[in-house]
Amino acid sequence: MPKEIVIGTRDSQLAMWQARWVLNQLERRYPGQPFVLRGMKTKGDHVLDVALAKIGDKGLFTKELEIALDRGEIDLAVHSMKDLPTRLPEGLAIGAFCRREYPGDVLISRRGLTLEQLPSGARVGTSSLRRTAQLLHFRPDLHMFAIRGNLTTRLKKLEELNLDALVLAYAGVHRLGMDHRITQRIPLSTCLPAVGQGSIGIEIRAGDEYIQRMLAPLDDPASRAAITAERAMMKKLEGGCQVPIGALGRVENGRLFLEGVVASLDGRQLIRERICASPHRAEEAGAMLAERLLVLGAGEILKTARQEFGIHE
Ligand SMILES: NCc1[nH]cc(CCC(=O)O)c1CC(=O)O
Repeated sequence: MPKEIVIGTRDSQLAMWQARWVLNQLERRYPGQPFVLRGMKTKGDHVLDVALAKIGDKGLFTKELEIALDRGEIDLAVHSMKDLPTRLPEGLAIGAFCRREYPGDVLISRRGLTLEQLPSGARVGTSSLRRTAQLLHFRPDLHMFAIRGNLTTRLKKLEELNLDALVLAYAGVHRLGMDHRITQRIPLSTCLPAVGQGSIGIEIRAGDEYIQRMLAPLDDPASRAAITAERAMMKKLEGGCQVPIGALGRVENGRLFLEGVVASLDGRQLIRERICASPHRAEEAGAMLAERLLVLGAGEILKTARQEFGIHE
């Protein structure tokens, strides 16, 4: 009998759903090969009372899994692609960029109102600086509240904190079967998603050709090109989950279109640019877009944002 392959992930609701999805995809394709799931806690799961941006640690949701991967305790680590830092530890690699869901954010409002319809001064909950900055740019009157926790916790906070609305990634809400709670898909022209949002990333040991070959059918080349470009942009801007940066790549008619945004936390300054390239030049496209954003003043905006959050890298 072949050796059991161990799939590691965080033990959150969403991470377990994603890992089970990967497990099902693999079991379907490789009958006779045993797979097991292993849920693990990460630092990001322990520190629940601090805004993510303030913890300011790259790999918050990934480090424990990466150590287990490196030690051979697990054979693949299933992540939300957007939680995966742009620089991976030595010896690890992305084995598959799974086909992306709709990448954008959604509004879940208590009274069924869209972003445009929310009353002046409405209270909106999100944990992300990227969403805060872009939404304030669109609606400077909104009051943004930092909330964290899994989907169930956040939905509870919508009531408990008397908020008017929450902003969440469509992909997470959809995977957990909560589509009926969605009031509106926030237009991508208003709010660009986080780098990698909507895609499941599978991390492996670099050079583990057996696992790499096994994952090949789960890799989606269009998602890979789009997200590779987004990650290259982020890397050049030296962002993490703690900075107000958004990006979205898309492959259409054989061309890669990449958009990026950098905004100040209060939404007053916002720089948004786009670039078009060959999907085979995804990394160059990302780096080039970052250069353009920097020329337009992104460096200053990011420097200020980092200072406001007291992040020392
Ligand atoms: N920030 C945590 C996180 N990481 C990935 C998702 C959603 C799933 C995805 O983007 O693939 C979420 C929840 C959210 O931002 O609403």
